[in-house]
Amino acid sequence: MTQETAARRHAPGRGRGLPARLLANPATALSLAFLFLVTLVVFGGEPLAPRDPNHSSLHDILVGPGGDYPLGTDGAGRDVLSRLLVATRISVLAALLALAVALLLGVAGGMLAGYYGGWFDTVSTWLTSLVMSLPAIVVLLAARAVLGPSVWLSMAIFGVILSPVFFRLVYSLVSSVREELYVDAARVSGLGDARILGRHILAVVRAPIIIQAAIVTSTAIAIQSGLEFLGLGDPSVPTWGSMLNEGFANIYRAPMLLLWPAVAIALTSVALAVLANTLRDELEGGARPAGGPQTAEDGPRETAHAPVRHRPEETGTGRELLSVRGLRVGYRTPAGVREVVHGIDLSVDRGEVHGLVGESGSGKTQTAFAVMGLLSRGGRVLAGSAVFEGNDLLAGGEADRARVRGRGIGYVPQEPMSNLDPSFTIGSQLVEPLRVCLGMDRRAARARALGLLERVGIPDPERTFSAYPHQVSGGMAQRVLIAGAVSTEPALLIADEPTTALDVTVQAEVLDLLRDLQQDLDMGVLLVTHNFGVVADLCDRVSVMRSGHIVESGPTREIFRDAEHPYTQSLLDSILDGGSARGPLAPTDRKDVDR
Ligand SMILES: Nc1ncnc2c1ncn2[C@@H]1O[C@H](COP(=O)(O)OP(=O)(O)OP(=O)(O)O)[C@@H](O)[C@H]1O
Repeated sequence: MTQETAARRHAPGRGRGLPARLLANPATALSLAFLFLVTLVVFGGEPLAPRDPNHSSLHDILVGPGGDYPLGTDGAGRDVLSRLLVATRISVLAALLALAVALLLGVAGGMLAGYYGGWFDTVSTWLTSLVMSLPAIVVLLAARAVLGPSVWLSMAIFGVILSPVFFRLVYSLVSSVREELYVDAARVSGLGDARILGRHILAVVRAPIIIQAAIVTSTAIAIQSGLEFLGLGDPSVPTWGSMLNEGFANIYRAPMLLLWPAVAIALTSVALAVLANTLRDELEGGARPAGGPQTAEDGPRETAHAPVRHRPEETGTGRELLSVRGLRVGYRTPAGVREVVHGIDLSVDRGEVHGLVGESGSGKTQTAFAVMGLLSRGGRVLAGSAVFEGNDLLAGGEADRARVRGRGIGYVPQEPMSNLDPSFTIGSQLVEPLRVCLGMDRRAARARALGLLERVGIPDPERTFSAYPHQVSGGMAQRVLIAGAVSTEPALLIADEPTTALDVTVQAEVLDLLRDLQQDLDMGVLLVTHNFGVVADLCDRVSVMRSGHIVESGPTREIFRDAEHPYTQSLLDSILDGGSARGPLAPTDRKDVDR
């Protein structure tokens, strides 16, 4: 079975609504059917009870199932079926009461504290910590001693004890969403807080709340049954727990008494757990926005036509360094494997800059990460090879790739600031790889790091060496990362949008630096970018990527002169329409730029 077939098989119900997708899973369908039955009993079961659940008949004590009593009678001569029907109603409604209290306090508190912050945040976080520090069982026992054995009261109190579960969940989600630009945009557009909370924020927290609700309900059922089983409930109110208690008292004489409530509790808890699990997969992992990236089973959106190749016989400088063939990358999702790179070919030669250009989401970064063995969790190479200096990096193990990273292949990331550890000085972050990769002693590594800082145009290398990342500008941080990437003189440098996070003047400086270093060290460079202007500035060859495919590749000049694929033409049009290209750079004082 091919991986794609496997992906299809594991993708039931793709493209259908949530209810259809839930029903497509047999375990979830069974759970839903059982919960539906429980709901029917909760809301319509009591009138069906053949007798009064509390009516005792001294003549019919511990009668076995059958005849007048389909499920038999208990030790007090009460009809077990009638008690089970009423107990189902009471146990489930009491658990739902706990859920309602927990939701009300937790969700409302979490939303308000997360959204408004300030004193509300301080007070509610303090209260939540207080409630969490209380041992639930001790509180419930104390409440029973003071307030009496009411299942409703104990479940309402248990709801308060459970509310921090929702509070923490909602609080952390809302705190992270509050700063999002679209929330600011909603504020700016004049929407009131209530509307923003209801429309933008609730939408984010809805799915986790639904999932948590199923888990909390089953916890409430378990705790309530435990308390009643211990005889702490009201003996006049039939519940699953009190029936368990009764069954346990007669376990040798009528073992079936224990079976009915035990089955009811177990099946309801399992059904809720299965439902929560599937809901989590569907709501948190499986949702795919319309027009979002395709999945393996969707088939490539960009038709699998052979890419337009300009002068395929010409291989850059003729000294092939990296050769990627048929690379396919996919991410595991609950709905199957989602393929994001669909079998691409690419090569980089020693001494050339090869641009990998395309719009956001086209698969450029995943291609680069796959070569370096840095795919995120859930991502894997589905097929293909990446031969670097004669070794297939994808065929070898992680240890082989780790050996090549840093030594044979250097990497310059997109976000300079987030790629430097704020806890260490820049110097120590440069020295460490030199000592580990090249086995240098501390003095030699320090001297080399200082030399590299000077080489990449840092005005005061000593000062920058002892500075922490937050003490330098974005442009300087990127120079530092470039210095680190070339410090081991790698044969191949992979630069992923190295100038995106920088302002325009610094961008030009960094690109010039990359070109200089590439020529000095005779490196091959794979430059990932969405900007054809950068390609024009720097690249010898270019591959144009769209929706996980390479649609056109060839020497940069040729592509600029004679692009054939409509997508390449549209990318070119977008830069050529934008105005004239910049003139040659005037020699600038780098100190001014970076300061
Ligand atoms: N961790 C992940 N899990 C699932 N899908 C992912 C993950 N990371 C990336 N993808 C998907 O892979 C596809 C290609 O992403 P990639 O990062 O390679 O795009 P890109 O061309 O580099 O664009 P950008 O410049 O915006 O990063 C996207 O559709 C993205 O949603």
